[in-house]
Amino acid sequence: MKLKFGSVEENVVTREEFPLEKAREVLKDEVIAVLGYGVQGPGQALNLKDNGFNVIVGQRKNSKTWDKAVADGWVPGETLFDLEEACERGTIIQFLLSDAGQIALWPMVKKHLTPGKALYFSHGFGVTYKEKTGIVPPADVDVILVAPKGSGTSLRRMFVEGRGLNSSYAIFQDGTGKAKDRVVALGIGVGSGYLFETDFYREVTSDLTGERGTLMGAIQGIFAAQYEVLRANGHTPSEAFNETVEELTQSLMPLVAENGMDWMYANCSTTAQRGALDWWKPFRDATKPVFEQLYDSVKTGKEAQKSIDSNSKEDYREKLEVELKELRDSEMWQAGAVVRKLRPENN
Ligand SMILES: NC(=O)c1ccc[n+]([C@@H]2O[C@H](COP(=O)([O-])OP(=O)(O)OC[C@H]3O[C@@H](n4cnc5c(N)ncnc54)[C@H](O)[C@@H]3O)[C@@H](O)[C@H]2O)c1
Ligand SMILES: CC(C)(O)[C@@H](O)C(=O)O
Ligand SMILES: [Mg+2]
Ligand SMILES: [Mg+2]
Repeated sequence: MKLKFGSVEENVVTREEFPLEKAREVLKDEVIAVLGYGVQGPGQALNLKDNGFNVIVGQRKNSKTWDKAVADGWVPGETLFDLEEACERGTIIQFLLSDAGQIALWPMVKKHLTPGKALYFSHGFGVTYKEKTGIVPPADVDVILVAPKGSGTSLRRMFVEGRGLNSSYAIFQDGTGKAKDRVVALGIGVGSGYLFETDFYREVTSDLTGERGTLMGAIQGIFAAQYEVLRANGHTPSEAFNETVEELTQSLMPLVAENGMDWMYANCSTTAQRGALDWWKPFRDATKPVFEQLYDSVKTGKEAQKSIDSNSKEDYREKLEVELKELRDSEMWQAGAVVRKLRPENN
């Protein structure tokens, strides 16, 4: 259906128009092969299975994630295979290896993309940056995308709670004439609530910006800046953490999620509202040039290149872990670990 977002009309697919029964009918003869069992792999594969689809998992043997797949109930030789055998068996191949891993495995996957199959992504990355990835699918397969707008962990948790995470969807290539039905059915099958229409380029550029920006990069940056100023002015770690992070996640963000920013503001004191209304624009103006720099770095492909270069290295996991540990060991997040234990519900 068409829905207005402000004054702009967009296409959105709802579960009412495309119920699960219809999705099952569309995909009844398909074997959905989910390649990769990192973060999205488990969320999408388990939701598809619980929704009654015919799904198998492909994962490197002798890896931690192979063992995780077994622990999650996938049976070697029946529903769990090495990557190549899963590609052979699948009629829909869900390419959920890391974006860098997809480059390495592409020649093998391509070999098994026989006419009529579908190649499914959860990111516009591989196809959009084809000069860097070499991912150019054959013309007689469908090339489709369902990108859950959130972590695979949340996708699974919300599904189990009977909720749904919204996703965007796109068709890059309709090789069979069935791409639209296939992509929407898969979107419903993996547990999406609503499906927002996009294209591969817009998905990858907005997604790379969002995660580097307010969703992950900017938020940590702004937390660190405020925490450091409070500490430099003699506030204790717990006080600085509470005023920077804990109150935001526990009290105020749920109000924003429920009913918007003005609603959250309206539930704070007039003193707080006065200050927040005065200060949000200087913060916007100070950070906007950084966001412009970021978008430019996405648009020119620099961000994609950096991610390919670092995540294609043999030891990329170890290196990421070192950087995550640095965050975890910082005073702010050490204070956070203690504060989390003091949440009344954790006692
Ligand atoms: N993480 C998320 O929640 C999330 C959200 C939306 C979209 N996406 C997209 O979904 C896709 C999968 O992301 P992810 O975060 O689940 O991936 P991930 O980083 O967790 O990796 C998935 C799997 O890829 C395998 N892998 C990596 N390199 C490999 C190689 N060279 N050979 C064989 N296997 C290899 C790993 O073993 C792992 O099981 C990506 O396109 C990503 O952008 C992810
Ligand atoms: C979960 C995110 C940040 O939305 C996703 O885009 C990712 O790359 O993991
Ligand atoms: Mg992303
Ligand atoms: Mg994202």
